[in-house]
Amino acid sequence: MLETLGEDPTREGILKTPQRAAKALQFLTQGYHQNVEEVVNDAIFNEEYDEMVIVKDIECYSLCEHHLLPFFGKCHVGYIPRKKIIGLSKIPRIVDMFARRLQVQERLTKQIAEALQEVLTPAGVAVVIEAQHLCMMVRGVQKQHSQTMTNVMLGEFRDKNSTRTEFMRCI
Ligand SMILES: Nc1nc2c(ncn2[C@@H]2O[C@H](COP(=O)(O)OP(=O)(O)OP(=O)(O)O)[C@@H](O)[C@H]2O)c(=O)[nH]1
Ligand SMILES: [Zn+2]
Repeated sequence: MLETLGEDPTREGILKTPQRAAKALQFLTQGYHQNVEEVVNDAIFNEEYDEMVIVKDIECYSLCEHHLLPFFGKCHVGYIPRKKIIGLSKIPRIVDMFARRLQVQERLTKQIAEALQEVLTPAGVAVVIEAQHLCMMVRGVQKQHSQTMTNVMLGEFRDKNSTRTEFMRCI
């Protein structure tokens, strides 16, 4: 890559850049080597709580699969337990697991929602992501202020307007 850009790969400052860049990319895509079961680590607890649980403003960094440029923003997650709750930290861990792969925002949103649906079988799951894409900011269309919002609503969040509205109001 450095040669193609017209750089001298033997120049002191960039001598170690291939290794650094490889390491950085491996970090940013480490989600490929994780799975939901290991991330959740059995932190599912029986509890008679059936109101909405929301973890919002989870910072989230991913890589767009078209340009390998970051997109980043906030992820908001809600669910309505059905006798089972999840360790709170596991929600951002699930977000990171899917974010640290080559993604499109729509699929990232869906994968997070479906993973929670599968491990918790809750009455509903809602995931909203608001993100800015560097491929739309530093190149291409060059729009610095546009935000992309995606949402996936499952169960009660999909079926009941009032549940969805309550979630949207809270986030
Ligand atoms: N739906 C969706 N599109 C994305 C996402 N990330 C990047 N893209 C878009 O993927 C598209 C790829 O379009 P192409 O025309 O093949 O690539 P390009 O010539 O680099 O496009 P421009 O960005 O318009 O310059 C672009 O419109 C990007 O904005 C994402 O998360 N979701
Ligand atoms: Zn892109």
